[in-house]
Amino acid sequence: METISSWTSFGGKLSVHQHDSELCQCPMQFAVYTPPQVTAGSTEKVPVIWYLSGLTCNWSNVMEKSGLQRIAAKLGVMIIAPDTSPRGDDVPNDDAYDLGQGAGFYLSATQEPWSTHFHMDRYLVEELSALVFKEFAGDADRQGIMGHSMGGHGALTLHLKHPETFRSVSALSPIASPAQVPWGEKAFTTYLGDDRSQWSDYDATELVGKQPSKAHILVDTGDADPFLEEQLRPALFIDACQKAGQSLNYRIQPGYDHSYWFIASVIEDHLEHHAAILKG
Ligand SMILES: N[C@@H](CCC(=O)N[C@@H](CS)C(=O)NCC(=O)O)C(=O)O
Repeated sequence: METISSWTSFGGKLSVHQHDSELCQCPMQFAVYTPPQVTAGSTEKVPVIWYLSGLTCNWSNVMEKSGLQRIAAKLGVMIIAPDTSPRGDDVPNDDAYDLGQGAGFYLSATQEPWSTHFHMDRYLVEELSALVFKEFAGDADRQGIMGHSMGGHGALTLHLKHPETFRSVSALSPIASPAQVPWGEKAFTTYLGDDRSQWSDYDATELVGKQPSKAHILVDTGDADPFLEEQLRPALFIDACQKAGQSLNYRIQPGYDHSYWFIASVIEDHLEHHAAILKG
């Protein structure tokens, strides 16, 4: 692992790293915010919150625009911000912003040419986790996961599939059911193929119906989000949670859109939601 940048922030450290990923078959970058509670020589480990970003993003969006360092420092939690896909000249791409690089959808592609590199779910859970817990003072027994839009959906699915690993979960403006909206239908057809039976393992609304978790899920979405009706469709997830008995607090926030101005406005509630569970 190579450290590309490191800055002191709110008494802690924001650092950016690169490593060669076996699963994604390319160099991958990620950022870590280490809170000030981790001091040199200390053996104390802190809870970890994974933040999965949305379409077109990399580690930088949340670290530069959400203001989460101040809150993570106050709560004493570590934040890991991975990239949203494999990247590089050797990695397949598409001219559209919602496919290819920057649009990995936190799944393992089965279709050529994507299947060589696009394994973001396994990359996070197997490869990046192992690296992060070897190199940083995060506590592997106290992990939460959250994200925005495509990443909010990714957080929901990874929590539902690994509830013992990601004990707390929340989402900002998540896609509720990719299998039923244009962003997801395009990505799933491309990465997983035409057979829709192969999609259900990657759809949060279908997953929660089959395997609800014991966690309390927090979700915030703005009612002025331009993607609300066509791409996010909160009601699909809310209904599925109700039917499955999944504990959920889904807040529709008046006046907010899909941007980081919204995320910055509610992220404190989200980090506090995770910290209360992970530090409880
Ligand atoms: N308007 C964007 C759509 C993509 C988008 O809104 N991306 C969201 C995540 S789904 C985002 O966070 N963008 C980066 C940012 O606002 O910093 C485009 O056409 O490129």
